[in-house]
Amino acid sequence: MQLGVIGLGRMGQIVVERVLDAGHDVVAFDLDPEAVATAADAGAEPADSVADLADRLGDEKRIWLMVPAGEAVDATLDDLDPHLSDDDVVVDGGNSYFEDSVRRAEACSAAYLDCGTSGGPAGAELGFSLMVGGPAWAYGELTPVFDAVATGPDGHERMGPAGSGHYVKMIHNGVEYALMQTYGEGFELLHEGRYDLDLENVASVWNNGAVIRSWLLELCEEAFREEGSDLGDVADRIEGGSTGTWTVQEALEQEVPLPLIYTALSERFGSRADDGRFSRRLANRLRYGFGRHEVQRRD
Ligand SMILES: NC(=O)C1=CN([C@@H]2O[C@H](COP(=O)(O)OP(=O)(O)OC[C@H]3O[C@@H](n4cnc5c(N)ncnc54)[C@H](O)[C@@H]3O)[C@@H](O)[C@H]2O)C=CC1
Ligand SMILES: O=C(CO)[C@H](O)[C@H](O)COP(=O)(O)O
Repeated sequence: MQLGVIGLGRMGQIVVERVLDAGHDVVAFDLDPEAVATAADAGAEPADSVADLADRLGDEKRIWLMVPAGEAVDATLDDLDPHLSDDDVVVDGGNSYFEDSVRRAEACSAAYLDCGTSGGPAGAELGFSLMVGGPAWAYGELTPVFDAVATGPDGHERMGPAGSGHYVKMIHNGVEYALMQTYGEGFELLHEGRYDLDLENVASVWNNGAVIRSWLLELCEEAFREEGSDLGDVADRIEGGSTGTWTVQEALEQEVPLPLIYTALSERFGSRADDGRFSRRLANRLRYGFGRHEVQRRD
């Protein structure tokens, strides 16, 4: 099979390499010529524009988008659409909002698959977990590519119609936020608590047979090994947040309670206050107001 890949960053290069390793051909494009050169070094045929990539693919085009969610996906689809017909298949493997994917599937001249991708850069060796939405025939057509990009045939599934792949990935990320939050809370108590603990050792022993072992916990162990038990100069600030926000918005719309995921998202927003949390500063001052407790002042 021949696959066009557009977007050759951390994730797109892995798609290129795994598809090449499985014996398929790849045509690759990115706005960044250096990224195209890297893909070409791995064995892909370089393209210098979306139109050039489409020309090089010939009939029955199979194209994987791995660009940032949002405008980059729409811009790429605008450029691609004149070159597409209904026997072509486009996969969006990024973290797109599921309602955008439903809209794009309706507008696209090709069959459109929304594919939630989990596993991060570690997927280069392990392969990814892929959650795919869209027409069954298109999923069937792309199965050799999904087999290559995923951990194997068990690493991908068709979730349902358009939007369902990105819907499942959105909620996966909400779970990811909450898991990070709960590991964070446990390790914070261990760090602040009554014993002087080596947190790498704690994470290591938990990862060996404990109920709460997981890949995220292995990444906690790695973080303590590389940064120290006090996390050294790692800042108290968490970026990202789009998929978690969408998860909470969807929960509100469906009236499903998600207190843990909401709290984790809220902690992220709270971490970004440059000048300390206003609500905490006000609580500090109010304790003086009602109880004449000493106000803690900034240095
Ligand atoms: N990094 C991660 O762990 C994961 C990322 N994702 C999703 O995969 C997608 C890609 O993520 P990364 O590879 O991490 O991002 P990245 O920032 O490493 O790479 C994005 C690439 O897209 C290129 N690009 C941007 N706009 C373009 C356009 N209009 N046409 C062609 N190329 C364009 C950039 O030059 C860059 O090379 C995002 O939607 C992200 O949310 C999904 C799962 C995990
Ligand atoms: O999808 C992912 C992992 O599963 C990406 O790493 C994503 O960027 C994580 O979300 P956020 O940036 O909001 O932390």
